[in-house]
Amino acid sequence: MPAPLSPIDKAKYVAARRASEFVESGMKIGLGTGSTAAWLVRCLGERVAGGLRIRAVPTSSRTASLAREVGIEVISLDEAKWLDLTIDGADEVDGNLNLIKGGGGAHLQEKIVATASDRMVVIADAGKQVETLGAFPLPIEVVPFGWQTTQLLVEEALIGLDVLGRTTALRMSGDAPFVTDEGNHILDLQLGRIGNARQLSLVLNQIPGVVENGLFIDICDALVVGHGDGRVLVRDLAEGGVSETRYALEGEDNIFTEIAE
Ligand SMILES: O=C(CO)[C@H](O)[C@H](O)COP(=O)(O)O
Repeated sequence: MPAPLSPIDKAKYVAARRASEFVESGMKIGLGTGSTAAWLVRCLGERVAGGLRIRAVPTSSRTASLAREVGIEVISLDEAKWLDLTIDGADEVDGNLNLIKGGGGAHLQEKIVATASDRMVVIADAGKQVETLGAFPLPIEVVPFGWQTTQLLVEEALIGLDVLGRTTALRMSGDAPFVTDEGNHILDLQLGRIGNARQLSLVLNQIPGVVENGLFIDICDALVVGHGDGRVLVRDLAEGGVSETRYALEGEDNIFTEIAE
């Protein structure tokens, strides 16, 4: 029998399960990276086994492996060119559906894939919702060549901007610098609070050596928030309003079934 899911995993699972219902046969979709996105990939794998026909562009090597494992056809973005829908997790999401992403180090591919989609849907547990972005350290992907100079340039560029802090740390994986799928490093920027996310994103991306930052401004179209009790709230910017779905735990095996909409 599988181990019981923690409340946070239940929240991630139900958000992913609800968002998987947006996927229709014939679609080309983008698959995000992270633990919430992994639930989505598993949910879609179940639907593929039941006959759903989709082609998917993963946003990381991790997601690509999982997608293949569960039977989803994987294609490159160059092959797909444009996608119907991308579903991905987030580290923070504010009231305008602007995001901080990159906790998993995949925000470069995630941003390219989300931007090449008709719609981006974010799936998250309720703890990811914030009033103002910035408590989560902002990931900045930088090329390895001269990364310490890039780090100084980043810290200098923040002087005068509406942020609380400006210290950066090189992300590590054990004793070595973390390396992204594109062969780059990540600087995690401790800001505390971001006053003007659009301005900050533009400033950061102009610095030589910076490849991409984890701010997603005006990219997300809808937010699916899961709760540990099985409730899921969907907020769609195009439709306006919030709709609620509830999933109930069935028996001891932690399989959720939908009970109300
Ligand atoms: O941006 C990401 C990876 O680069 C993830 O979507 C983000 O870190 C959320 O991860 P999780 O679903 O595990 O909480």
